[in-house]
Amino acid sequence: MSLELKNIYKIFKSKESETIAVNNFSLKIDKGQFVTFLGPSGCGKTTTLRMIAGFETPTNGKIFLDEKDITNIPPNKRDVSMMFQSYALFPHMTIKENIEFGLKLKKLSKNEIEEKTKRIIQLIGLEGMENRRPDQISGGQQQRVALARSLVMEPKVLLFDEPLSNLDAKLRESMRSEIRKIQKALKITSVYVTHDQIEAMSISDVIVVMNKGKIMQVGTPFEIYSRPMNKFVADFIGKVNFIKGKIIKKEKDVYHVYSKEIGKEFYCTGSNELKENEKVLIVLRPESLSYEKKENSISGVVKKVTYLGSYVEYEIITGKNKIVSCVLFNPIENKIPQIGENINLYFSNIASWIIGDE
Ligand SMILES: Nc1ncnc2c1ncn2[C@@H]1O[C@H](COP(=O)(O)OP(=O)(O)OP(=O)(O)O)[C@@H](O)[C@H]1O
Repeated sequence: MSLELKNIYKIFKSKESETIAVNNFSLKIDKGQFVTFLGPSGCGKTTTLRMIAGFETPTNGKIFLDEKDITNIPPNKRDVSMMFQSYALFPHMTIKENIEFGLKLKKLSKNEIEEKTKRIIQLIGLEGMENRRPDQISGGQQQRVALARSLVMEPKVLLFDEPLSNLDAKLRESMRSEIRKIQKALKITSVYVTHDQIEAMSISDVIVVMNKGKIMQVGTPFEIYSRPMNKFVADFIGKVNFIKGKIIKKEKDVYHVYSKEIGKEFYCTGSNELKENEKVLIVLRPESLSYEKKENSISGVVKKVTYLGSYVEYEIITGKNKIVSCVLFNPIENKIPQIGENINLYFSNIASWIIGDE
């Protein structure tokens, strides 16, 4: 099922204040796609998700499921299922009873309930635990039961509200890939809310970066990380150096950018909309810099070294006291430059990306 949100606004009003939680949000999600809403706390992710589920009504705008307007349809009539942060299983029921619960409400036949529950229990790898109660299984297993409980209803759209935030790091990682595997196998259109960028990068077909109720960018994980459209997106995802510059000229796909703060010209890639003389920011990820000779070089003095085993983080002072962060992988002990040493680092034009300097 495809899902479309058209010009959605949500304004919470009270006597004292008015909060624009979601501000003109439009998005089309194709059938079977896994889309993640990512953004800082309070940016409107959960409110948008709750409007898709039907727990909140948009102040303005419309929501379509396969082109059918569902904006005013109650949650239980939407074919949409939501998995919450606190998975709240019924404590007095067995795993099997928990999973069957929704099907019983739907008044399916006994045979159908039996067959669907069995299939889901197999799919999610909970065989042998059917008769235990939630307090007799681990947190990760409880999370799987919650997923099974949603999946057994065969929803057309599955919504996730930070479902893994109560789990430890290792369990989160394995649940993440499990959710993705099952979602792909069943081709369920899914919307996932998180403020964890690694989680968003690893699980999504498409990431929607939000800030203050607005969409800042929609793109694949690669586009969001390597081709950000603005400073907010570049800054929110991963570590980044912003180098101020001005476009001198464009030659084929390469921009020549002069940076006063470094005192050099660089060759960079950027979106087509940028013009000569425009002030820009070079978005340079710390891991894009290396010892290997490429077209752009930055030389400076090492200010800080942090050895982290598989990689080393550096801070380098270059140009007019500009600090540039850099990460070098697979460090060899006697080759790690120390504080005060001069260092030359390089990056290729495609490893950088320029954006307008707002
Ligand atoms: N029922 C409500 N009444 C009033 N304001 C609300 C209500 N629900 C949410 N808000 C406000 O709307 C804004 C968006 O909240 P929302 O919960 O959607 O953000 P979020 O991105 O999901 O944040 P978090 O990551 O912290 O869960 C916030 O400013 C929040 O305080």
